[in-house]
Amino acid sequence: MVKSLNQIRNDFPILDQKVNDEDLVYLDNAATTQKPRAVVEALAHYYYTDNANVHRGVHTLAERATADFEAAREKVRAFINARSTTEVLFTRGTTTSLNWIAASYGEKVIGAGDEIVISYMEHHSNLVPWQQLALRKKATLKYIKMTADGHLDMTDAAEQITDKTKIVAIAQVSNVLGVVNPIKALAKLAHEHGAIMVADGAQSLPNMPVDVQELDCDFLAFSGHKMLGPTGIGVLYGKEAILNEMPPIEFGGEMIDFVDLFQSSWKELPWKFEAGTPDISGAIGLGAAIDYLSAIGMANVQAHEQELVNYVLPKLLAIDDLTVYGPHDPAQHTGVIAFNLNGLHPHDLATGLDMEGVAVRAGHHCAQPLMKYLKVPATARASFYLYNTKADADRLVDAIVATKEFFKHGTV
Ligand SMILES: Cc1ncc(COP(=O)(O)O)c(CN[C@@H]2CONC2=O)c1O
Repeated sequence: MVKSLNQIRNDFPILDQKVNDEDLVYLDNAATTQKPRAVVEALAHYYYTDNANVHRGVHTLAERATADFEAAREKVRAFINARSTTEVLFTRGTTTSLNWIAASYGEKVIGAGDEIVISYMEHHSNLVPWQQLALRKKATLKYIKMTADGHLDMTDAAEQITDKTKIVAIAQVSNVLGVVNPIKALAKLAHEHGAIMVADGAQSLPNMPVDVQELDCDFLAFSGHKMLGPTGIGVLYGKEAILNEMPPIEFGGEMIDFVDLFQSSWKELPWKFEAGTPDISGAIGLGAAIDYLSAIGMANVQAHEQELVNYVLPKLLAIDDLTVYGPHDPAQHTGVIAFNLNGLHPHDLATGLDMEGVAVRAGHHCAQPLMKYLKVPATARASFYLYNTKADADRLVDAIVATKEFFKHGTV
């Protein structure tokens, strides 16, 4: 039995508060999502009942903590349909996951003249690691263009990806344009040229079903905090055959098999890449978040967000002087919507919305090259999630109109 929207909202007590004397409308989910009681309770239960270090202890609490930690890894495996838990590495989040690929696979494989292909819409975490790797290795960094309505230009992709390409790294969903990129087609194109496909799943995992075997991506990176989980925990999925050929990135406890004075051997996957005491509670919290999302069903989460986008996008487009970035067809837009009110800095717009109790993001969204590509310094951005309602969407539209009037006439 899928929960009703009211039942879901009751699971997020943080939403039941006033901001500037107005009921809070939280629409900054692309920055981070709120946490249901079940996730907070899982964290509390671990610390109140099972807290111990994992893997090496033989006492009961250590065994329980290890079982909880590895059960969370199995939940992640099932959630993304990875073949084995050996393909699921816990990291600090998407940024760390992508840096690990560059630091290990990239350092080993990339040489002078090789190509790394990304896109203009990438988040800095899926741009700067590749940029710095290319600089270090005297490799070539190439950018796939977008079409006029903000989609990835697949004709340009076919031109940019060549037999010199070794890595293709693309966001599955843009955290600004709200478009879904064709990772499966990009992976096919990459593999045809002997390259690997890295999918940045930070904005897709929270909002839609993701099946790594169906996508056939070689790596997938995502963050727990964007999908009801705690901050500080994320995942790097990698095909086992590729991970087995990759050197560890960090060295120390947990990841070793034998340590001699002048050489050491490594643990098998996934622990080879997990040096030191892991974020045990974070992993358990992520497992609880996956339980919560799976009980609702990711297809239902996606459908709910699409219903909100179908409702709000036409209303936003109807506001004079409001520019919406990305596709104007609601069917082509996910729940993250960037916009600007002509003549008003996005920070002033977001401050005005906050005065109305509506929380959105304003800035470059860690996508400065995309802002340049769009010829704007920054944007405001609303991002919906499973606990948002059409009433929230109406509050956003009304707050934009009120803010527009305020800055035009000085009164609301
Ligand atoms: C597409 C995308 N890639 C990578 C990241 C980096 O994730 P971590 O910060 O968890 O490592 C984010 C984070 N989204 C940012 C966070 O704040 N606002 C955003 O849009 C993202 O949206």
